Amino acid sequence: MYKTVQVKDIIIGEGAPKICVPITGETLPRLIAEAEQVRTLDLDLVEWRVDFYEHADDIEMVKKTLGELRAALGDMPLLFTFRTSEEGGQREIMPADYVALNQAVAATGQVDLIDVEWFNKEQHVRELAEAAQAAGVRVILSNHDFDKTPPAEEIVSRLCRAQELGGDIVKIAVMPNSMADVLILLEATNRMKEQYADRPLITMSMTGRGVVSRLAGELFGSALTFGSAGRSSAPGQVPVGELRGILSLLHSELTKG
Ligand SMILES: O=C1C[C@@](O)(C(=O)O)C[C@@H](O)[C@@H]1O
Repeated sequence: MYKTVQVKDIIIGEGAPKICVPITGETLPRLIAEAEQVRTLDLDLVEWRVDFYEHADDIEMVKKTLGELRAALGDMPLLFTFRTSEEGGQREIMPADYVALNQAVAATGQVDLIDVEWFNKEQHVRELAEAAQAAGVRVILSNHDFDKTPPAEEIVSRLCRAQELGGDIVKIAVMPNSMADVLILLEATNRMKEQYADRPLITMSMTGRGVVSRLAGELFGSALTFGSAGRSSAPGQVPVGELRGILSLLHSELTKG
């Protein structure tokens, strides 16, 4: 049984893909300015990419800034992500600190979702996911390959593993080195959605080459797409102002049959 994920009044896994916009400020004033800007845009969720933040290694500072960010964002659904440099992010972190940071943030009740990297780090993932879920926070289990696109079987098997590990949503981002790689990602997404997915999945092929994967998620099975407002957090993100129109067009054509 496929189970959608409701975050506030957004239902992920139903209808057109939801739009998530990352904010990437290094300082509190930058973050607040970005929060105020994104509030004016047509989007569904905001992602705080805390690895860009200057005090990301200080849990107390992160919690304080999160409080201010939450106030600036109002009711908008918020995803908290520390992206490690191993998976394309801005900084390194010790596994124990990663778990402690995510656990502390989930316990504040001020985020709606957290992103947890699981690949090669399975040991603490279940524990972290369960603690977050017990605090009412949804968990995206994610994996990123910034060098290549693994074969479709491998992509599907990683997404299945992330389901087994207990994510509410499972995600993979891969790098295409050819258009054939983009097709591999789309094929894997479609196969996952049709045969194995019991919860929403998010997939993307990065850079301009992979852009179709950020637009056509509803056709192939990806439930959410990251759009940019200002600085993008990964290559290939489409400006958010243009995204909704494209997603809506594809949705209406698809539902016409
Ligand atoms: O994992 C993802 C997806 C992403 O890497 C992208 O390719 O859009 C952007 C990140 O901010 C986010 O955490």
